[in-house]
Amino acid sequence: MLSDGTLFWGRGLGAATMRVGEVCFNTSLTGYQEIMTDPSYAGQIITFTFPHIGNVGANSMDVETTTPAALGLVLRADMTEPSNYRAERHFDDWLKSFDLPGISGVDTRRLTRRIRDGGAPTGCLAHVPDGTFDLDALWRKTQDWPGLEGMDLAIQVSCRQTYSWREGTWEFARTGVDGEDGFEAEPAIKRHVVAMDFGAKRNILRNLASLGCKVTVVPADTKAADVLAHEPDGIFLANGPGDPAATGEYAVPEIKTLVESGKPVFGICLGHQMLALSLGAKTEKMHQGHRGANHPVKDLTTGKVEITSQNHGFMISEGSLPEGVEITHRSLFDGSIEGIRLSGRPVFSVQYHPEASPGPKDSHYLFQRFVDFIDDKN
Ligand SMILES: NC(=O)CC[C@H](N)C(=O)O
Repeated sequence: MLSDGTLFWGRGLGAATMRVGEVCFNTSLTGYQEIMTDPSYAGQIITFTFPHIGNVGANSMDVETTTPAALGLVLRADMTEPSNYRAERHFDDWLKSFDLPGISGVDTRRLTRRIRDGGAPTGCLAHVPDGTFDLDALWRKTQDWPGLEGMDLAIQVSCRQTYSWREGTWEFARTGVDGEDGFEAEPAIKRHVVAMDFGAKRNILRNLASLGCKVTVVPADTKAADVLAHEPDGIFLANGPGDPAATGEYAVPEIKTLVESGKPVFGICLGHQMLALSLGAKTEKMHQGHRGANHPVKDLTTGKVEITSQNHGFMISEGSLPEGVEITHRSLFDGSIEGIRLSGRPVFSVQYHPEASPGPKDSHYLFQRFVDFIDDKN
């Protein structure tokens, strides 16, 4: 049930429960498990435009966090039995184990067009096995949900305690060797990065680790002084859910101090938006957002186009960046700002996801750029 009263009937799957949140769509063809476990989806029900979801089952490796923050999912086709050598369980069981409801048999093209034309609506996803729906009650729930604007969700998905991350990236060639799972176990340490966890995807931490960084992950509300007390060589600002302006209230002043410390700073997605806020820019809610694994972005500094993985519903407002901040990347879909850099300083960020998971690896060079900034410095 959408907030305007539109109903989409289908067959319930996953947990028999109900969730209210923003209904968005993701156009990725692969990687549904990584998408469902990306903490940036807190508060959202995900419509998959790709019709066959669940067909490769679920495993214990393709997860971006331990407990998914997404609210549920909307699918076109009914789930089939898993068919993949890496499948450890049925995706439906996996959804049930996290109390996540879903619906299949939905005309996802119609729903996607509705989101594209009208913006991402509030929706209520109800899986009621005996089919007795109180439609008025569902509709009222959509009216009572306040919307993502002004919502700070990062604090809910952030780690509660500081921890150290050492696992590197996954490679097929490493699987099955002496029972190995394919992850680079403990890459050599050459640098120390402190990552502010607003809802970090694990593959970001893995990419940093594989480039020789010991990563100390700290909670979202960590003070700048406490970040600096770890004596980092570089500071990373993670992705995360919710409205950057709301999250920024406590984190932005700290990020400002971190930028002033002169250390290299790299931000991804929510981290990018909050870096911009700390530099004096503004952010705003997008009409439908960018979610998928085929978004073309132009690197304005090289002229190169990269195909990127994206998941965001807010963006930096055009014209709000102060003097001294360069726009380095733009979306070739809508021209929106996709990357910034503080002129002449090792401080930069991107709106998209260079760690992919899922998606193309065109943008992995950004992790190398961060490490190069760190090495020049030291
Ligand atoms: N992936 C992210 O970090 C998302 C950032 C922010 N929550 C947005 O929707 O724009």
